Amino acid sequence: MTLRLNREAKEVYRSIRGEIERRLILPESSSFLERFEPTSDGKEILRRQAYFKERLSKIGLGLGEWIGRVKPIKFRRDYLHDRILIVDENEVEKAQKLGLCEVSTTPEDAEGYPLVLSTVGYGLDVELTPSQIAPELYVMPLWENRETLEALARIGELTGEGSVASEVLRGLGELEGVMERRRLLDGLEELVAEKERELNGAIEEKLERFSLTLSGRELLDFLGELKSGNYEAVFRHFGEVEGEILDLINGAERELSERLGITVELFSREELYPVTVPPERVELLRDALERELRVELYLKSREVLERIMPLLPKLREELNRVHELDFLLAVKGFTGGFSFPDLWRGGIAFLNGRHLFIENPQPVSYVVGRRPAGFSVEGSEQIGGEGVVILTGANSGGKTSLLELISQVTILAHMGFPVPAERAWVEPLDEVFFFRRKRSVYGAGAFETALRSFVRALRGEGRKLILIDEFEAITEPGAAVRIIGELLKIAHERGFYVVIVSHLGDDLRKELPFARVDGIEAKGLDENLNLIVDRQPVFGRLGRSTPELIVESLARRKRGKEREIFERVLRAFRE
Ligand SMILES: Nc1ncnc2c1ncn2[C@@H]1O[C@H](COP(=O)(O)OP(=O)(O)OP(=O)(O)O)[C@@H](O)[C@H]1O
Repeated sequence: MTLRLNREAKEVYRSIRGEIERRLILPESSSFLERFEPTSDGKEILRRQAYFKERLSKIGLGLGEWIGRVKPIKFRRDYLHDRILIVDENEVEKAQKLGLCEVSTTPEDAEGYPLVLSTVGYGLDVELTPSQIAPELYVMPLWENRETLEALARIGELTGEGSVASEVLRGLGELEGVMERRRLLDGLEELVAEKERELNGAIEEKLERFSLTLSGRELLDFLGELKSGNYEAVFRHFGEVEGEILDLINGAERELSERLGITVELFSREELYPVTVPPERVELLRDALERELRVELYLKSREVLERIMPLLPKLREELNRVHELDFLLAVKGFTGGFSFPDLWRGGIAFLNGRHLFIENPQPVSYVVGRRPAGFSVEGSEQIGGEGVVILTGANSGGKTSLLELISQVTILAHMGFPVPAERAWVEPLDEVFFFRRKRSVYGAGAFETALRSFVRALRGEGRKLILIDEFEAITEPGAAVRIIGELLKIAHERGFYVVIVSHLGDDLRKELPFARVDGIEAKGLDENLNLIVDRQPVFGRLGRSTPELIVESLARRKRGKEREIFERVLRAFRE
């Protein structure tokens, strides 16, 4: 049972949704709003209120920081070209249906694949499940979203609801080693070039020191050895240096081997200085390493997945719940200072309501229908339970804004949300109509359209709230009184709630003894010659229009000839 809204009431609903959507950190969370469409089912409204009361109290504002770090984790089915699956004839169809990699029954086809998986003993043993054939498809998205998992873990702590994310993270820790080696593989060229530079530096230093030692006593010894034809000693000396350089090269390769986890032979021994690395050796190393890492990543992923697979449904649930938390956080931010309305039968009433879209609004209290027991403000004894109210008063006094406020309170209440008022009483309705004043359309066409929608609102049964902004603006005042008067009688007979803004309050009052006439009044001009308006309507009293004040304001603001004219008009008021 959704609450029916006409076009302009729907507009109000949309702007409310917009306010909440604007506060969402994750755009996907907006799907939660769908669950809070205005409903005319009182029980459902109370259920939603109970939900918000329970959940909003637990939402700490510190959650936002962590919610913002949660990214959706997308597990994608992919076709992996690095592996082949060797199966038995009767499994081919099932294996192919998985669509994860090449499938064959002949082991010879495995030639060239880094990864050979098999159900019949030709490679790494697997069962025909995605988690065994392509565990990386599960594990890699998790690995890449570790930040999300960390955020989930924090959110679990903050809400006291716990999280499986920390356990998933611990499982993923097993991948650390192979992932580090993959990073090295990505920067292999630079890594090798750097080693090469380092090595040449060390060799250079050694050669320098060698030439220095030669310049001393040894040089004389050397010459002596040469003179006596003892060449062996000379070569031994040089050989020593060569040996030391080879040690350096071996050392460098050993270190690389350790870091990469694969035996590395890169540097040529033919020319010892400067040492160089033939590019084809880097390529060979890259290929070998790549193949090895594929296998290792596969095996590790499988092992990790075995451990964390049972946690994934819960993780998914938590990810969804983050959207709920995001939604609740947005609602909490939006509804700070609001209160949950009481549901009752008697109309719409609120104390100190604050317009959602006016900055720093003057709070306004209002009643359409019966006055609830808890509703007591100055002059509220004038309220006699009228379902039809005519709102009159000063130009720019806030009449349209009050209609908007009534619609905001009513729609929020039907969404099950708290409303922007100190207290509120709302009767669950079937339909809300809002007819805004049409400023730009004139003539018979506009009048006909307006009349038709007004009549449509009156047609049919149900509990209705009808808000109308200045219907008479599009017809002649005399005709308007007759038309509006008759239509409001119908509304009254059917028990609809109506607030209608009109400048014809005096005439309508005579026509409609059952209706209340309220007035918003200006109190004067401030020092900047702006109208001072009390936005709070006076109950049961016609609000005087304030053209006189407008004229005075203009007379004081203008200069010269214009001023003279305004002053003359002003005098006419006073005579
Ligand atoms: N409760 C309020 N607190 C502060 N400002 C308000 C309040 N209500 C209305 N206003 C401001 O007063 C101005 C006029 O409001 P609004 O258009 O509702 O008046 P109106 O009586 O419908 O005017 P009109 O006579 O043109 O139909 C707007 O700028 C609005 O923001």
